[in-house]
Amino acid sequence: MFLFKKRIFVCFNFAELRTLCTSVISKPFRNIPGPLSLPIIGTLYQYLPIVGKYNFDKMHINGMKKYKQFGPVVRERMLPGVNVVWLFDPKDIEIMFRCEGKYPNRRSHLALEKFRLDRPNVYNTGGLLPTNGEKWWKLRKIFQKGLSSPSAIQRFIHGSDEIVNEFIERLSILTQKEQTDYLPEISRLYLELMCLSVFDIRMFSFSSNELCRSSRSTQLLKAALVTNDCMLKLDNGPQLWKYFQTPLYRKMKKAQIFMEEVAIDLLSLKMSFFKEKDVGVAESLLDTYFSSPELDFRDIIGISCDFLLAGMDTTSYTTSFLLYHLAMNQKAQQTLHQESLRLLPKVNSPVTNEVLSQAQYAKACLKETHRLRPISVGVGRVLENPAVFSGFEVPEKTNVVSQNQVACRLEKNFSRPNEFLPERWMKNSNLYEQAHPFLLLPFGHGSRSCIARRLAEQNILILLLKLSRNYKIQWKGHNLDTLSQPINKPNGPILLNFVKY
Ligand code: HEM
Repeated sequence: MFLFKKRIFVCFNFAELRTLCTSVISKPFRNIPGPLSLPIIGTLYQYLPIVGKYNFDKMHINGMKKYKQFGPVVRERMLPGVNVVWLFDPKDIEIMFRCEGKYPNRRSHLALEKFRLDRPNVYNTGGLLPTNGEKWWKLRKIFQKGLSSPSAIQRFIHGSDEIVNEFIERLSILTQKEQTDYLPEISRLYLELMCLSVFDIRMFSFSSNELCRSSRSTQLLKAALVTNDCMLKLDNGPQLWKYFQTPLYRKMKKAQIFMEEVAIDLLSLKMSFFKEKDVGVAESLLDTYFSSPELDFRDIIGISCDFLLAGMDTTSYTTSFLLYHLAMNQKAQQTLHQESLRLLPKVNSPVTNEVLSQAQYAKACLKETHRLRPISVGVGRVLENPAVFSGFEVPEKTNVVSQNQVACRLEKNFSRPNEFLPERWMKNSNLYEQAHPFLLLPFGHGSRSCIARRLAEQNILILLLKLSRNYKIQWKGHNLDTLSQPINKPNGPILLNFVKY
């Protein structure tokens, strides 16, 4: 036996041996189970209304069905030549991220990329969201300056605190109404917060002029919504827009042209101030970008549109779900209220960096919201090298998508998985559980993860602390679920009631 083993080992170097072991132990790609795919239409027929088993609007439910039927690794040939591998096991999700190279590839926003590349007079590239490879890194390394370190985003706390105060003042008007859908209100708040940190400009979207339907802020919020609504179907549908402008593509294009016009207006306004200012005194992100010699004005238009597209709905949906869960869980809300009272002793105490660093329960509430209602079902990567997931070989260039939202709802990964229990993230609680580090990844992972994670979390926490300090939050609607469009949005209005303490 020993001699036999020895003979095999001496024949191969380490790389050959690894290949040999992999091919002996692992099963081939074609054996990965998954939904039946037909010639020409792939699995698209399974997503048809009424007859189809799946629904493009319910990716988390599709995911759970696929996991239950096929297991932790599922292969789906959505269209001829477009294979997607869905991963449900955190160990596999870890492998996916650990084997990504210097320039992690993601297949997303394909139609948006075409729109931008067709307009070289406005955009230099497809932008940060869809671009891959070295071109992506060239943009990313400059754009993340001023966003990635904790100290860089602390400079926005004071301004954000003041805008949140304005929002809270507006609550006194809103709470007098019989019923208010708070989602559009929360979206306006995040539009303001984002414009302040990115452009250093106020949109005054709570002013009476801006609250009307035809105003710039209303139209801008609509443009982001329309683009996000169109994106999943454009990317995962039959992609006829590559050859001619389909009605859905034209809808997305119209929304993007509006967004682009607003971005150019804001940039031009900012440019005129920038010229007069001392170079080197960077205040907003744009100041940093304008002073970067590697960037062209068209690159800055691209990132401004990326921020306008990725920055508002993500934070407002997360906040809506967070308030919904707190309203439905009075015990958690009480614990949060006690923490906010301790950290903000007066009604109008400002949120500071010191306050944020101590807001442990608020952070646990946010984490728990990300676990139950992440902004995306999972994160996708195009494999740079072949990999083995749960014993199945997957070749390079395959589009692999993690299914964290589904994995986070499995009993084997979390106890009482469908309950909102912030204590599970608190080390001093007896409900604390040590989760696999690749289960909860609401912002993705690694160098391609969300560029604005810290800013987004900071803004949400400022709002959360101020609201829970001063108001009891009640829910007046029906039970909420997520709709994938392609980011997860609430499937109904955000019908809250705020009662002053
Ligand atoms: C709760 C809020 C948010 C969540 C949960 C979220 C989540 C994500 C996720 C999952 C990704 C993909 C990461 C990956 O592929 O590994 C991403 C990318 C991105 N996010 Fe966010 N995001 C949020 C807020 C924001 C905000 C406020 C902005 C802008 C101001 C923003 C801008 C971007 C951009 C530009 C990318 C693309 C990064 C790249 O490809 O290099 N996000 N975000």
